[in-house]
Amino acid sequence: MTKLSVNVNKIATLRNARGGNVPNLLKVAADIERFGAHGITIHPRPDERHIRYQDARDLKDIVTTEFNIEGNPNPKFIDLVLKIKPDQVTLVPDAEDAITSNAGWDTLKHRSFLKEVIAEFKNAGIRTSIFVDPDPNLVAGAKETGTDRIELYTESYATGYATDRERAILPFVEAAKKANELELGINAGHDLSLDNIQYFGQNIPSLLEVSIGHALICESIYLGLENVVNMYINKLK
Ligand SMILES: CC(=O)[C@@H](O)[C@H](O)COP(=O)(O)O
Ligand SMILES: NCC(=O)COP(=O)(O)O
Repeated sequence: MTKLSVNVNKIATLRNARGGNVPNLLKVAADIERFGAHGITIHPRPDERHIRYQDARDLKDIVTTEFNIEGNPNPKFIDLVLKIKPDQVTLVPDAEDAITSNAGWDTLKHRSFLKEVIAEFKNAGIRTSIFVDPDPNLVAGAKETGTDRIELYTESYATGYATDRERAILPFVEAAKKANELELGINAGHDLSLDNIQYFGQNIPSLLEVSIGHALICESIYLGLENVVNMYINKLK
């Protein structure tokens, strides 16, 4: 079975909007685990616009399932991850000013850098994953870095799903084939949702884990909205 790791960045976004501690990120993460998720993912960004570095440290004591920290391995991020020692670190080449992650690694161009960083994390006993576009050459490049897994960047699949899902999945099937051949574990994430997740899983049977945040939190708001509106109306009777 594919594991579901819930990305809680959006909970931190909501909390930070008011400057207080509502919603309580640590409680939400613990509840998500209690509801059955197999892991918690965070992606602390350098400007700490959602997850703060302190959140990452605090979550280490709360998360009892799999803790996955994503980010661009700059010195501050490497230091944080080595101190926390999560179960998994996912390396993402995101620019500081990017609204969200928008590309995978060029694993050929950055091979020696990635090799060095991967070795550092693996020596510390942390499983590693590299965020890549669904391209067999880049998957082969990832293998050369010594990483345990890749995370397939699924934005193009999510976008293409609505118009032509057979076409949208094709590069992912090819990339997964290459990863299987090379005995690289496969994770996936970005813009996966209740609409598109099942078809993805059916076509990538060796998928070990998905990390989902944005859609899952939006869907939770929608699916809870009717209930909460009625709870307020009842309180006002
Ligand atoms: C690595 C990745 O795919 C991202 O989806 C990410 O973790 C989400 O980051 P934001 O919540 O900052 O958009
Ligand atoms: N690695 C992807 C992730 O953690 C969540 O991405 P998204 O569901 O917020 O797009």
